[in-house]
Amino acid sequence: MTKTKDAIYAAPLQEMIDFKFDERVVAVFPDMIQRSVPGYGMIISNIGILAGKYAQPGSHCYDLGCSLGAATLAMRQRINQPDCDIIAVDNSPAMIERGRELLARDSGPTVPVTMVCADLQDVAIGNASVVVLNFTLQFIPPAQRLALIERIHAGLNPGGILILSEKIAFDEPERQQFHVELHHDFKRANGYSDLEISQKRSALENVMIPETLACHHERLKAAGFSSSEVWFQCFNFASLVATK
Ligand SMILES: C[S@@+](CC[C@H](N)C(=O)[O-])C[C@H]1O[C@@H](n2cnc3c(N)ncnc32)[C@H](O)[C@@H]1O
Ligand SMILES: O=C(O)C(=O)C[C@]1(C(=O)O)C=C[C@@H](O)C=C1
Repeated sequence: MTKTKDAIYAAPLQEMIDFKFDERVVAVFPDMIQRSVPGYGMIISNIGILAGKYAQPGSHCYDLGCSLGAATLAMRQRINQPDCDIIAVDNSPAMIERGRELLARDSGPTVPVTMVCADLQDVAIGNASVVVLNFTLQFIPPAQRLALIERIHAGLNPGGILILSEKIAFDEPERQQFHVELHHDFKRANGYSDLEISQKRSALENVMIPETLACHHERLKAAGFSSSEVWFQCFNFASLVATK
């Protein structure tokens, strides 16, 4: 698939509008996320590996905030337990429309996938073995995060896992600066200009709220998870696996 290049923040904007997963973003999303999130491709393929290991026969796997379904397609390649299905949820109609087209083109594996356009807060979670929040929790208002993680924990079967990937923050200003500067260098190395980096940063400011790793570990524990482990980190992007 040829990727359309993300130039959404390339020209100076008169007025800064909050970042939205609308048609413009959908059109460039594979390029945007790959050039913005260090290790994105590796995270996606390893979500497949984790799902292959932890999917239980006759259970549901959930991809919450699935965008175009990259994690769903990776899980679909790797799950080889009988009677599993994947429920992929996103509240952006444009994402789901394009995601369904990409899913229809995916040949080979037969794990059934249902792509649902809904707020993930309204989706029941039950008989789950693998739940994925791949860069989604950061867009949920912080006050609602514990209740969501508790609901995911309640919907998981014993031995089930939550894979949680997030942009992270650091309490110590020097560490915060170190990681942010390296992330911006990563974006520059991938062709983004200083203007693009700063305009996107402003657009995300009110809608994407990163937290510290300590905060994620504490919340997972408070929600009842027996363990949480960072399995990936590059600069200020990390992925955890929490086990019920
Ligand atoms: C950074 S993207 C996720 C990337 C995707 N998981 C992947 O691996 O390619 C965040 C996604 O979460 C979705 N989202 C944000 N809040 C949501 C909510 N309350 N319910 C459902 N989807 C939501 C957005 O529409 C967007 O597609
Ligand atoms: O922090 C940034 O600069 C980002 O671009 C991050 C991020 C994310 O983590 O979801 C934000 C929005 C886009 O979906 C792609 C990447």
